[in-house]
Amino acid sequence: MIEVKGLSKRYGDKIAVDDLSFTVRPGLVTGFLGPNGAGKSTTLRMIVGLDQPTSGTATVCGRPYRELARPLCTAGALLEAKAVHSGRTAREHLRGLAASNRLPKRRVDEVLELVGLTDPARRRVGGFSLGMGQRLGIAAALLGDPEVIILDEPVNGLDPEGIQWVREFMRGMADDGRTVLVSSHLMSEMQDTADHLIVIGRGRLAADSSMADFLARSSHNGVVVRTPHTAQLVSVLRSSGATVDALVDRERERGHDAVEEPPLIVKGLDARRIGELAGQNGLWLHELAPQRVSLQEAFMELTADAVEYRVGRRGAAEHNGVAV
Ligand SMILES: Nc1ncnc2c1ncn2[C@@H]1O[C@H](COP(=O)(O)OP(=O)(O)OP(=O)(O)O)[C@@H](O)[C@H]1O
Repeated sequence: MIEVKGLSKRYGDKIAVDDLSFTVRPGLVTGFLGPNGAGKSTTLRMIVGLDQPTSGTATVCGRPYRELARPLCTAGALLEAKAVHSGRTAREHLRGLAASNRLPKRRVDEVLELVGLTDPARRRVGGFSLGMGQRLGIAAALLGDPEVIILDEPVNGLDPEGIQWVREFMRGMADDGRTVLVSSHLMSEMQDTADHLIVIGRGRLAADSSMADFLARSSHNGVVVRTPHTAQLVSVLRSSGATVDALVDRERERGHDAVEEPPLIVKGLDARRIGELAGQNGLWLHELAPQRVSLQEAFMELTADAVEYRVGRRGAAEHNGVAV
């Protein structure tokens, strides 16, 4: 369990993290999302004691990270690609870490096997690919068999096989009852991996909810309906509280200017209720299709005003002063 309470970090005039509070629970993969410069890395660094908060607290399993008796045995973190002595082998690197944390040598071979680096363990780290380097970073995070795992952009630069491996690794750790907190820019990746989301914008909390609730709240959700009785159905749906609009763009994309049965986008009623209302009123439906919003769309909607810099109309980067 990770608990963050009223956490803030100021660099001079710049507030990187602003009164952030959230809890990361065991047994789930929690995605930590935010636009560039939102304060994700700063927050993660404060959680693992690499940065001192200006105010507020961050605890791991009930204690500040720096006060943990054996930190590596409580929380393992993969933050930015770690500086590893490139002349050392993977095994030497991990043995050094294990020795300085009073962990048994055999644990090094266990974690090398866990991350699939048993074969290249005797090769110098300097010759490792990006993916092997990430696996080595994860192996280091796992040395103390920690309850809490924190990964900052773990799939950055990985190929599809590497991404799949990290995804399965996180799922396995969460299924094992561990606490997994992972930051990522890759929305499609997060949509497939995270159970819960913490979203920040300009250092502040923008959302803390399950993935399902986060997606369900998006205004992009709706049901596409086509009927030969457009006017009657629109009237029935509107009098039941729905908002109904014509999906004109879809038809224009298909090169149709005017259509007999314009597709409608209905919001405020689910597909089941729309079908029932149509049936009760003797109206035929030729299409009834719930739209599945993507995490990318829901995220963009939530953080549209929270990006630090956006490209202005003339192409120049301009500061966006609007907070979430
Ligand atoms: N050491 C520092 N000194 C001054 N400003 C800093 C420092 N570290 C971070 N910042 C600023 O704090 C803000 C938050 O940065 P941070 O790296 O935590 O964001 P992030 O969400 O991890 O961004 P990204 O996704 O781009 O990595 C940014 O405006 C950044 O420029």
